[in-house]
Amino acid sequence: MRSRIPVVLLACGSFNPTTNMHMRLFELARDHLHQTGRYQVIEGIMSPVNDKYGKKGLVSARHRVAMAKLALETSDWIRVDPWESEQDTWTETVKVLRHHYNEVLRGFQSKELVRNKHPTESSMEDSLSCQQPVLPELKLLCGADFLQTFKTPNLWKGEDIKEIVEKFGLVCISRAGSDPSQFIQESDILSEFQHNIFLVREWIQNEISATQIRSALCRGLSVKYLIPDSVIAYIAQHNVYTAESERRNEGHLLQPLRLLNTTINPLRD
Ligand SMILES: Nc1ncnc2c1ncn2[C@@H]1O[C@H](COP(=O)(O)OP(=O)(O)OP(=O)(O)O)[C@@H](O)[C@H]1O
Ligand SMILES: NC(=O)c1ccc[n+]([C@@H]2O[C@H](COP(=O)(O)O)[C@@H](O)[C@H]2O)c1
Ligand SMILES: [Zn+2]
Repeated sequence: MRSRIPVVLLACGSFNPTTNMHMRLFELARDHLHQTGRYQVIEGIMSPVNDKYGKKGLVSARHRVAMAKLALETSDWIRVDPWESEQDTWTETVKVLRHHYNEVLRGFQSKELVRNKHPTESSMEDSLSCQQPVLPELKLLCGADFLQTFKTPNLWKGEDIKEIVEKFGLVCISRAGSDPSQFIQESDILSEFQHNIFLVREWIQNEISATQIRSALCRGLSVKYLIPDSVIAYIAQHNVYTAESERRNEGHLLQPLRLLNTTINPLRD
């Protein structure tokens, strides 16, 4: 019997704040990959974007990481990783993937070292049957609206999209209003690597959006059962979302758009 490929799922986004749907993304993706019979999901990582991303209403990463930690307290396989948010600048998603893949490989190699030094019964069985340990993979997890942003002019570099789908792979969860399969067919790069793109249909529609959560909070409406109680308590205690926080970065260009604009025309901005 062939061993399953260990997979780590990485979701990049604002997580402003973490919603129940963000956590559902991971559960849906894991079920889907397990149902293929080829993969074993070993970990999920949520990576809140750097403050310098420049998105309207983006509150400090200190709060976003703290809220994600609280939200994920009930998960035994998903964790938040602050690396991306702790960098001095905004980091392209492909570089975040590279960083985490190096970490995954490091963990794998040190486990192999221990296995070779202290062989267990099962590792000896593996070597007798000539089964090589299977190298883990890292896949980018996103919603269909994230995938659609690939076609926004100047937002993504073609070479980054290619590396994401060629080297890593993508797990994309359906979202009302987006048709990811048609979108993939319309793109040369995405259709070339569609064997590495897993489309997951959510079996119960759940249209929670962080933007709507923030605007409900600002209007004093209840968001209970849409985001975890621990996150609601944190938001109240630190007064995270206010009319003022919603105006943050208003009228700013997203950092990826600024970077590409300067590459194209260094005299602009
Ligand atoms: N309801 C949903 N269905 C499918 N994917 C979702 C859903 N909500 C969020 N996602 C995905 O979660 C990831 C993180 O998204 P993000 O932080 O932008 O949250 P959001 O709820 O979309 O927030 P906002 O409303 O501010 O854009 C993205 O890949 C996004 O596509
Ligand atoms: N060129 C790029 O690598 C690129 C461009 C736009 C967004 N992104 C990422 O996609 C995510 C988008 O998050 P939001 O959906 O919250 O805007 C962020 O993690 C951001 O860093 C990456
Ligand atoms: Zn979004």
